[in-house]
Amino acid sequence: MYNIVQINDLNHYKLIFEEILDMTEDGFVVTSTDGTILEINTAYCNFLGTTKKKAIGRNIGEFIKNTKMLEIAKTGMKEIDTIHELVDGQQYKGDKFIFVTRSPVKEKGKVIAAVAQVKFRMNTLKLTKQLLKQDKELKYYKAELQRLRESTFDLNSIIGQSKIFMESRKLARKAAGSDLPVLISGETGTGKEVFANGIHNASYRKSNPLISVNCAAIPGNLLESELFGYEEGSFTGAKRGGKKGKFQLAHKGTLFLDEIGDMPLHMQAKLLRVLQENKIEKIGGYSPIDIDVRIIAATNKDLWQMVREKKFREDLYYRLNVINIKIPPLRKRKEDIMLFVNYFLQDLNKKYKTDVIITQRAKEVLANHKWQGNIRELKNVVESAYVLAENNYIGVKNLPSNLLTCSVDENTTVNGGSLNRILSEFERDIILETLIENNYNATKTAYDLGIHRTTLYKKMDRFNIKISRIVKG
Ligand SMILES: Nc1ncnc2c1ncn2[C@@H]1O[C@H](COP(=O)(O)OP(=O)(O)OP(=O)(O)O)[C@@H](O)[C@H]1O
Repeated sequence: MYNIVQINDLNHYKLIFEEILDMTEDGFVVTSTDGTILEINTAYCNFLGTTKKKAIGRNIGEFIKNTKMLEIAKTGMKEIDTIHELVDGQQYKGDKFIFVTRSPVKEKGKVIAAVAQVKFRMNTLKLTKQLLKQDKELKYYKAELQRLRESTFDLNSIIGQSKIFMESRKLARKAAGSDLPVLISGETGTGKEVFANGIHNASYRKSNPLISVNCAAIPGNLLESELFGYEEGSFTGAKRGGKKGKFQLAHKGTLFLDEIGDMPLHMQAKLLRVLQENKIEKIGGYSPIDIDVRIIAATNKDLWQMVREKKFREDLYYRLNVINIKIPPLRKRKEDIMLFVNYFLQDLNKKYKTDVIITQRAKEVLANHKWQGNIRELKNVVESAYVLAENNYIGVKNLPSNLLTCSVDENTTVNGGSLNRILSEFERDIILETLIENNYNATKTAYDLGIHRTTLYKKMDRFNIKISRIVKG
């Protein structure tokens, strides 16, 4: 009861009211119907270069020459977020415009006062800038999330049915079930990073970060700060507030050290110490920081050979090489080539809502290529052929010329198949490609193929080649 009596006290109401008005950065003013300032908050006083004491009791017109408060009191109409331009000689703190919401206060339908809320342009601008910055950050994180989602492979969806590849995947599954260091070796573009992703995503650490560091891409002198971070002021050019290293960022998760063979020897020694002690020391830091990180390293070099040549520390080699997963090159898993071609093509068709298919002859060429750049090279070839495809077909002529000059392995056929079927598919492809080469001129195509035009039409019919742009002449 005592509290209610207190709050009912008008003076207490005023104090509470004043406190509320001073909580915001916006200006608030209350005037009587003739414009006398009854109440004003500190933010508005600051803006007008006055104090509450000086302002209360004076007319609002003395501060804002073209004030509209009297109009509000007269019309009894509310105005929301209108732009008010201050008259010349009345620019406060560089603000020529303010955003104002004005409202009459009524008792039994009669206006007894007017209130206004003023948003200062500078504050609004500051807020807008802040929002824009946040929006930019949000967009960045969205794009990053998208990138991560795209690069998120789980072990089951990693493509490959060849025996040799399935062995690697089986081992990766086992690795995911343990917390031991993994060394993934394989030629460039074989999918080492994809495997690292898969192992992390199948491990108990999957809800924590997987952080990648490409040891070859970071200059040796920067690798230490990249991996371990630094404290503020530890060297010229160090960022304010210091920087977290990748080890710290990967805490409770996985650190993927790509191209580990390119790590300079002095950094190898530091890495070894961290792996032994599970602690890092930031550059310029005083106390070690505990870290809990699972290491997956990858290399396309022969690390053991590097150990023999004293280019890689033997002790670090053993430390990293607890589980060794070798990813076979694509030329040793030819059965998988077509799986990849179909997978990448399907992906493009889905993305661009198309129905591009690949001719049998083009498939043959792809199946027999040596693929030194492995899956990365194959993906690029399919993408460029897709762009060059004509009439929804990828033919041999849409493939890069270096593929055509490579030797063809005579023993390879695509997915097996009877001689008749293979010959038919060849015939169909040759007809299709000659048509494309001759810009769909049927007479010229028939001539080039040494057949009559009617035979060409019959064959097109038989092979279900439908071309809308066929030219008869
Ligand atoms: N099983 C797979 N399924 C789908 N795409 C794959 C697969 N394996 C690899 N790729 C794709 O092939 C490309 C190369 O893969 P990745 O970067 O993992 O190879 P890498 O062996 O780590 O290469 P590098 O040694 O050059 O770093 C990537 O675009 C990746 O998405």
